[in-house]
Amino acid sequence: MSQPVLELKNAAIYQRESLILSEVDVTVEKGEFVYLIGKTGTGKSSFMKTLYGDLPLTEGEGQIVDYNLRTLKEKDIPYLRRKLGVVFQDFKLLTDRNVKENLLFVLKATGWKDKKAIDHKIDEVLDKVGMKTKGFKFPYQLSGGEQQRVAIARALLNDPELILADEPTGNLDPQTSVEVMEVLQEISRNGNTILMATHDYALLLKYPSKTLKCDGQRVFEVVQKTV
Ligand SMILES: Nc1ncnc2c1ncn2[C@@H]1O[C@H](COP(=O)(O)OP(=O)(O)OP(=O)(O)O)[C@@H](O)[C@H]1O
Repeated sequence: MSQPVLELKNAAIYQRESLILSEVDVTVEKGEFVYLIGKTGTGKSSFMKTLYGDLPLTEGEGQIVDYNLRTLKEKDIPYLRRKLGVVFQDFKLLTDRNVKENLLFVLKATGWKDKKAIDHKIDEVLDKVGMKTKGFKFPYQLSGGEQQRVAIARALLNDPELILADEPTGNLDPQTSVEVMEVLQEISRNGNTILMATHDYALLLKYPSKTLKCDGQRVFEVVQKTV
């Protein structure tokens, strides 16, 4: 039987004492591309934050890439995040260093030492997002779409078992959003598992896939119309 990379059972998502989502039952299997949609303020970001350990799971069950979210300790969080690739709306690149140095920073922080392996890995992930020739650029020299590609490359560095992308196209124009989405689709075709929060319905129509919706403090799977 396949082991899901993410499984929540009867989980509740809180922001401090405020209940945001309840009775959440969600399963993501290896290799799936899953959207998380919902109007602004319905809890998409809170849901994602719970998955990468930024908010505690205090009710229900939650299993993500071999970690139990209910028993997750502060010291486990960096290790959980190594198994996840997290991509944010605002890219979160370090502005004082170039693209390669941004990637190097993450590799060093996660224990990589071998110079040859490091160079090879950086080339590999930049190639995957079509940014191999731009390693020496600083973030401010890149367009929003290019910065997001670098952020995706960064998420790929430690071969994540699950990529969590929270509104990755939220700061991009429609054309650039499609370009970034093409990169995510390609990564998905190569076998990566991706959970992407978005409110961009145009992307959903263009790239249909399993879709979860946050609404009325619940999360449920929606069936996309085929016409
Ligand atoms: N740090 C916080 N402390 C308390 N409440 C918060 C915090 N962050 C968000 N909330 C509340 O949690 C609810 C869900 O917000 P969340 O950001 O998860 O929604 P969202 O669907 O991601 O919205 P958006 O699309 O605008 O990012 C909102 O009512 C919001 O006001």
